[in-house]
Amino acid sequence: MNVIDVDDVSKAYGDVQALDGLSLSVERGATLGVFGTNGAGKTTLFKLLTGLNKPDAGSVSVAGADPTDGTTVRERVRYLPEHAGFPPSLTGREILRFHARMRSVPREERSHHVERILHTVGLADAADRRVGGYSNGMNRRLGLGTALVGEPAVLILDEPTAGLDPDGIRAFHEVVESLAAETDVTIVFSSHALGEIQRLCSEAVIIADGQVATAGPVEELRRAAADEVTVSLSLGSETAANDATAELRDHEAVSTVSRSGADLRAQTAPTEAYDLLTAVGEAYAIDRFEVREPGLEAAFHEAVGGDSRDTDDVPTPATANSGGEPA
Ligand SMILES: Nc1ncnc2c1ncn2[C@@H]1O[C@H](COP(=O)(O)OP(=O)(O)OP(=O)(O)O)[C@@H](O)[C@H]1O
Repeated sequence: MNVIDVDDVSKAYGDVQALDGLSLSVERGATLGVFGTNGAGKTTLFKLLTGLNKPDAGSVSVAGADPTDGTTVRERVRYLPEHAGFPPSLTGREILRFHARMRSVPREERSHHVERILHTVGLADAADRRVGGYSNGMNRRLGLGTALVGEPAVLILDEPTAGLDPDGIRAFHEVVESLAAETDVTIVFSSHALGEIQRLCSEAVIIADGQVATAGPVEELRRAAADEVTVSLSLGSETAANDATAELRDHEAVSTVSRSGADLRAQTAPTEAYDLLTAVGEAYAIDRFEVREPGLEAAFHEAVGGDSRDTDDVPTPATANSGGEPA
């Protein structure tokens, strides 16, 4: 059953067409990753899903109704904006209790409800500390905790890990993973990190220019783009890398190649990767190499027509299936 249906939605701000005929549906319990370049329209989409804005055209249905229709739907849909602030002198528990009261959680259930959320977001040990002393990551998890009060049907998280350090990101990921595994809440999660979407999400949508460039189960998107692997090589010098790049550009098994200093990357069929390494190794000294499976990065380039042949600015995929020093 779909919990979110967005049908041919458009939204403009003056001359800027932020969304341009975007359609999307999300099944109940899914974790949807929303990826897009800056200005692609993600926040605009989130505002429509949470009823903060109305589309100029098209329709939006969340949890069975138009999100701008009254508070009942909005109660079931929670939005965690990129920055949420809390009064620094209150404790995490006090803030969650306040939200539980505002959300009409029955008095006799409040303590238990708050306790459960504190555990879910990993703040049980810090529950009675003032939030003024919380780290950035703890604050973000408290924000997620407030969004969980009253057991919403849909959670909308706008770049929830932006600006967090690696420990903060890991702790946040663990919370999202446990929510996805243990509850039937539907999570919509935007991120600029494809690796993060790949790790956490069952579904992904790539938005470009206010439209869906591609969408589907993460595994399917990966498989669809999986006809190639990326061979990364570090050669002894920039000159060697330059020469090798020129040769690889003419190699019929290589579809794209890019270079940055003494490092180069080539895209090729999985069956060709090691022959290619051998060929380069016969002509040049290889310091390091790695063969990476395609991730969402490949799906992204395919969807938005990115060509990495002449650029050095390619995001790094999350998975690597082999690598090391050549023998
Ligand atoms: N209130 C506004 N007034 C005018 N233009 C706006 C407004 N809000 C967004 N836009 C424009 O609409 C387009 C889509 O913006 P939106 O914030 O939805 O993108 P985004 O994908 O969330 O971007 P980012 O990743 O940078 O946050 C952009 O061109 C943006 O400049």
